[in-house]
Amino acid sequence: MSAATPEDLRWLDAAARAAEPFLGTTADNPTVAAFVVDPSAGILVGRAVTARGGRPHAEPLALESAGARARGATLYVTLEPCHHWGRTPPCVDAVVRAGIARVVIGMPDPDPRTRGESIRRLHASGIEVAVIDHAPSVRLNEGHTARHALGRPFVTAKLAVSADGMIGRRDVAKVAITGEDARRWTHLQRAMSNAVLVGGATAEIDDPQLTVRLPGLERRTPLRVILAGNRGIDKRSNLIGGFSGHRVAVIVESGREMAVPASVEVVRVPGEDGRPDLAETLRALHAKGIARLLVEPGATLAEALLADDLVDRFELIEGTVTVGPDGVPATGKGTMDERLAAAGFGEIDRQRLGEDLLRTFEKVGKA
Ligand SMILES: NC(=O)C1=CN([C@@H]2O[C@H](COP(=O)(O)OP(=O)(O)OC[C@H]3O[C@@H](n4cnc5c(N)ncnc54)[C@H](OP(=O)(O)O)[C@@H]3O)[C@@H](O)[C@H]2O)C=CC1
Ligand SMILES: Nc1c(N[C@@H]2O[C@H](COP(=O)(O)O)[C@@H](O)[C@H]2O)[nH]c(=O)[nH]c1=O
Ligand SMILES: [Zn+2]
Repeated sequence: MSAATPEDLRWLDAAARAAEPFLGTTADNPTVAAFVVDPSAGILVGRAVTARGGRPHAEPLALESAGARARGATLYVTLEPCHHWGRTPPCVDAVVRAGIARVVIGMPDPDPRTRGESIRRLHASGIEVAVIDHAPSVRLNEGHTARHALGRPFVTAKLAVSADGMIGRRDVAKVAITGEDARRWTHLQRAMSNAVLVGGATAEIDDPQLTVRLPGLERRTPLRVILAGNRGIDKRSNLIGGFSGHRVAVIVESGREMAVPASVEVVRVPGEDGRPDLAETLRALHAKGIARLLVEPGATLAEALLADDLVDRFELIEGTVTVGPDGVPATGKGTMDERLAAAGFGEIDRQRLGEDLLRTFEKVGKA
């Protein structure tokens, strides 16, 4: 195994940055970037990201774009090349065939069909290999990793909270808590997810569209999912009765009747007292190939997910407005900071979104 140099890290960082905007476009396949670099000249001679829909994979596309210049070059790839014959031939074969001299890998592939086999294969073929525990690659692959390690999508919950700790006003739709930059950021997160989920109460009270309304990115709207409980679903809502042309699914407890228009998919999962079980809900979404799930919960769904330890990242957007005494509190268990700390989360990042503050929380001491 060869050691990685600072130059290697720069190329791998650049590869990860190139792949990030395509998160959410590769269906059930991880979004991988492959850079082919001429090491003596220090120039990029070929590059690609996993194609829309997940195939072809990144490596054959990057090698094709490099052509003859791939011989003797270094390949930077954010995930170990695949070893199996799936819907495409093994990428590792293409790498060997192209005459690549050195491969720098962002992380091993957790898919059991590969899981280190390609690293061994590359070694055995006389190719120098460096495997880096590369944080941007690990982050890029977090949906893929969750699918294999946990049998569920990577779950990001996003909640907007007012200066006085409220998420809305009782029975009032769409209370403005955060501003335009936060709205755009949220739509970008939707675009980079495979599905976006809300609870039935939010679907009815807020009547959201859950689309990506950013110029040029409208078609990146992911699968929109309503978690229906006893309240049922409102057939006149935007999600059920609207004509956006984007897919909608409703998750319901197995035994329940649910009459919806033919355009809406009904997914039945086991549950209790009229509510689908949350772990079963995530398993069902995993079975549909969802790797990255964005949840836009109200207080009830946020609490239920935290209580069941089903959140991987919590994005808290703090607004500057004050809602007042008729507001709906974000949590019934102290402040959001206290609730997140009790669930084992710590703040890992913060950034301004216009007037608002985005605070990112992840599990402390996560492996
Ligand atoms: N500021 C923000 O970021 C956001 C604010 N909101 C606000 O939050 C309020 C609505 O949120 P809230 O009332 O908390 O409800 P939520 O929409 O967050 O979640 C509860 C809904 O999900 C259903 N559900 C189905 N299965 C489950 C389960 N296993 N566990 C928990 N819930 C389940 C519930 O069913 P049942 O019918 O059986 O109760 C209920 O309809 C509105 O005022 C809205 O404006 C909403 C989203 C974001
Ligand atoms: N996207 C991607 C990889 N994805 C790997 O391939 C698996 C899917 O295989 P298939 O069904 O044949 O497309 C997936 O689980 C993951 O292990 N591999 C790569 O070499 N490069 C890529 O760009
Ligand atoms: Zn491959």
